[in-house]
Amino acid sequence: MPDPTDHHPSIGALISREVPASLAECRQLIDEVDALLAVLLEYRATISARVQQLKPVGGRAGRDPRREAEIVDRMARWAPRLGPRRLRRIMTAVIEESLDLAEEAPAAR
Ligand SMILES: C=C(O[C@@H]1C=C(C(=O)O)C=C[C@H]1O)C(=O)O
Repeated sequence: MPDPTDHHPSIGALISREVPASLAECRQLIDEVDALLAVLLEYRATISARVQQLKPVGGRAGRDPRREAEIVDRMARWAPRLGPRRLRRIMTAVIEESLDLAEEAPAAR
């Protein structure tokens, strides 16, 4: 799989910066990263809501553990320090909250 930052050079530039030495700078960088995470999580939830409408059985009833495991394994290649165990916990929360949202607010058709 190609390096995801190949297609998103500004993200590559962001993460190749040295981790700052000061508390204020670290927090500023965390705020910048968190804003990106928020935008991406929101977008991911929107796509997931669409998928629930496209699958024969959507929502929690159509949960697909094999697909979720593949997602975690693939992500672990790009987040080796977090590793599969932590990523599984993170992504389970992301996926469950997205499915929850999709039930509350289905994707616009
Ligand atoms: C989005 C899907 O539905 C569910 C949600 C997933 C996700 O948010 O990545 C993955 C698998 C399914 O449990 C899917 O089947 O692709």
